[in-house]
Amino acid sequence: MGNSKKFKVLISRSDMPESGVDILKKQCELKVWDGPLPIPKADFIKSVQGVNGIYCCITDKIDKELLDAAGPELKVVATISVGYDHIDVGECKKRGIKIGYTPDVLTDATAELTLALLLCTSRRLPEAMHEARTGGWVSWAPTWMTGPGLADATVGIVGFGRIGQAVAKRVKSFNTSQLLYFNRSEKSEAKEIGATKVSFDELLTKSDFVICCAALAPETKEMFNRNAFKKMKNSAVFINTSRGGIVDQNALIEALQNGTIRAAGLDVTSPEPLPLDSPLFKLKNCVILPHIGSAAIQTRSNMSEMTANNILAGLNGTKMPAQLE
Ligand SMILES: O=C(O)[C@H](O)CO
Repeated sequence: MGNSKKFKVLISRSDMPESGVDILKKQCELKVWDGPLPIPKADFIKSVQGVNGIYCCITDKIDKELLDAAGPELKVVATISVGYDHIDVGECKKRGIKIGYTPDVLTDATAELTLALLLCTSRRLPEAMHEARTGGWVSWAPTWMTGPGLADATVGIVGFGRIGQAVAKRVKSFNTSQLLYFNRSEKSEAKEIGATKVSFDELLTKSDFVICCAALAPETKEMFNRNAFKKMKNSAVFINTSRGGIVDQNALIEALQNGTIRAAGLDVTSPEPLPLDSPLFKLKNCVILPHIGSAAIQTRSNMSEMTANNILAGLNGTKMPAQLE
């Protein structure tokens, strides 16, 4: 393709991992939003006019207004994420705009982080570290800083796609007694993993650890509500590494304050970033991470390359590595 016919691609951040940006540079004229923070809506609308592709991330809302502003030249929207709840999929489809995303390449990293958060929360690591640094560690003590272990526990995973299954495989190595999962459809991989499909209610009532790996969709929005927390054991630990919108956060705060459940570990909240005055930050039984599930160096680089290759394939009319159907 000659220079005059280069594809125009908008990249919504200045700090997207280089490996993907380098791939795009060869065939595209790049417009890069100059800042490491989300592009303000008004600037996004201005910059998107006439582009053929958008390289975006989870903080960029791709809605009707933005697609209208982009106009008919826009052919591909590719997000550097496996989640796509920030994209109006219906509006893209109506206009024949292809959507690229990044499944698989972040599964291991996200599963790793889920396990890290689970252990951190159940064994109270942030609290223990704080005590060690601030003089609370006066002596070894038989019941001090105790929390539930995974051995012999029942673990329930909500959402048994790639990430849920990867979490299950890792959790099993801790000698858990039972693995349960809840998912819309039966998963053929479950048998080999040793996980049993149960109803959402059964999972809530039986699990010592409830791990949410489900995607955010209208059916999953706030599925962890007051009712759900009430069904869980008082000793249960709740972990969420998918999307904050799956949880009714006020109900979670109440459940943690009242001892309806023991503890929660969250990599995702509503909103993000979580305001510093959120009651969640005041709770000792809540561990909060700033949405870093896929933040492993090589993973982010692989995600960037996949995003770039999705854009190029979508624009060249070849098979995209991961197109949302
Ligand atoms: O959807 C995703 O990919 C994560 O939430 C960010 O990596």
